[in-house]
Amino acid sequence: MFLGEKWSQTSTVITSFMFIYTVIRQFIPNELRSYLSKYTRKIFSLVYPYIHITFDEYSGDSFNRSQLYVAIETYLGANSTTQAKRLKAHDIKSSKTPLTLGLDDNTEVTDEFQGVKLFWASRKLKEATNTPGRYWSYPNSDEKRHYRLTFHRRHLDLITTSYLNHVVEEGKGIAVMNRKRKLYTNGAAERRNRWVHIEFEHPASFNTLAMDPKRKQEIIEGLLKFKKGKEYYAKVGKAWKRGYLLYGPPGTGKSTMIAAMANFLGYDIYDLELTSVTDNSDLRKLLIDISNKSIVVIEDIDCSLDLTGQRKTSEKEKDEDGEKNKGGPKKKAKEEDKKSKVTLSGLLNFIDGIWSACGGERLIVFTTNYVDKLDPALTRRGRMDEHIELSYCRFEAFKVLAKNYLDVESHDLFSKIERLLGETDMTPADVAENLMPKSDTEDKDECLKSLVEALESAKKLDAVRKKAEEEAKLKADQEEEEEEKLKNAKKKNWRKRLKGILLIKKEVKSSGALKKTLKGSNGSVITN
Ligand SMILES: Nc1ncnc2c1ncn2[C@@H]1O[C@H](COP(=O)(O)OP(=O)(O)OP(=O)(O)O)[C@@H](O)[C@H]1O
Ligand SMILES: [Mg+2]
Repeated sequence: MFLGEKWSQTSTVITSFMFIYTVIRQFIPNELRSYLSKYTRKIFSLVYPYIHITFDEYSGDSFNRSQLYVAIETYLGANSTTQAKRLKAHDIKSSKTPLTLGLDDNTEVTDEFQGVKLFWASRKLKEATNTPGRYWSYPNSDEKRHYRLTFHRRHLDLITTSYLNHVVEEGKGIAVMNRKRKLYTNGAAERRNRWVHIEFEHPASFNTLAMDPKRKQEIIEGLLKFKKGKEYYAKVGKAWKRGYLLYGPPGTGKSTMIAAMANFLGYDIYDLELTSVTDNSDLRKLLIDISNKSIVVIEDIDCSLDLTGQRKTSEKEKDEDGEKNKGGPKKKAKEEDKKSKVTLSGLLNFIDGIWSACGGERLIVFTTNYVDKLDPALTRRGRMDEHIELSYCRFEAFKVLAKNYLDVESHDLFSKIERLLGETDMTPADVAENLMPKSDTEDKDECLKSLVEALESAKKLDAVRKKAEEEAKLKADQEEEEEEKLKNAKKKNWRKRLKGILLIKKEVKSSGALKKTLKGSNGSVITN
């Protein structure tokens, strides 16, 4: 017999008892009444040692469903659907799955927490009439729903301090994982809604990410630890956030990894375009509007700031400016004004200033192709806690791609591919492109063969490039040597000529002296 039925029998007995007690109470003298009520309560708690807690769908006059109720609904929907006899399907707009299952009305399920058994019941009550004069009403306001939790009174402390917390946290966590995630980007500074968003639907996951499996596992474990680290961060007195620096050549999977992180953690992505941020204060305002459980991304950070903290102007921008500034000095000043004035210190404050601690559970990810160009202040631990290098495709990463793209785990060509991948640098993006069948008729063998061909031609190209580089270097060395020789020869020549001039000078001098001596010999002898 289910607990609900047992209770209904027990409550019938108790109700009868209470009725009889109310009737005979009138004939009992006042002095005896207090004793009697004390013992009645004791007897009642012995017969019925359970406590109920009720959680209403709408509390007070609020139009919104109670967050507590929604969290319980999600928790029970995820944990009890196997034991419930009646379920209800919801079409939740913000959920990424087309339908979500939950308990149907007037259904009972059990749960267990730290060895304690608990009883949940979903109840729907019909109200007789709507409140007269009310021109508004809740959706289906004649129906009131609530969840009722029943447990033994000796577990009251455990339930109120730990279990309900556990239910709410888990319910919220499940809702976050199930919701449709958003990809935000910052619009023009003058707009009221600084962040504009679309639905984030990237299929990347850590399973499909091609990289060294050991490193991948470390990253996954780090993310899990971060996600569960609320208490830990509070204990050590650090804001609950973590910085990641992803670096490597183009096409090695930096953006793909960000998408995989977001999917793994169930976070939203805020793609911060620094060139649209006017100044440091604008940057701070954007920061305040970022929600928790999110990844803030700044791609190609080396192209956004230079080492002195001033905005960097790319050659292209310079050219464009050249064109624009033809309009005269006024226009030039206007263009200057429009430029972002975010400084390096503004960005550092964005990452770990006081304001950055508002909110929690946030990752900040920078990507760059040139890690050496970055200011060490930006990349030091504490700001960028983890540095992840994404590099050219090696055999371990190739195996992941082969499994994803062709569903192949071993093949005769694998050993050849392993050797070739060790001899030439090819990005995972290029390997993936070669592995992808180009038509319905192209099979796995052909795709692998086309990869081998691509690797071989890349290897040849590498050899040609290497040879050309060596030749260019040799030529440069030779030219340098020639130049040195020429310089030395010129020096020698100059020295020779100088010597000649000095000799001539000397001779001229001595011939002048002789002339004077000869002149003097005609009359008196004159010596210099
Ligand atoms: N490590 C990888 N694992 C799986 N796929 C990858 C990987 N690297 C690249 N790819 C594939 O190549 C494409 C380009 O990769 P991605 O955009 O992540 O490169 P990136 O490192 O961000 O390049 P850039 O520096 O130019 O921004 C992706 O769409 C993905 O399909
Ligand atoms: Mg990228």
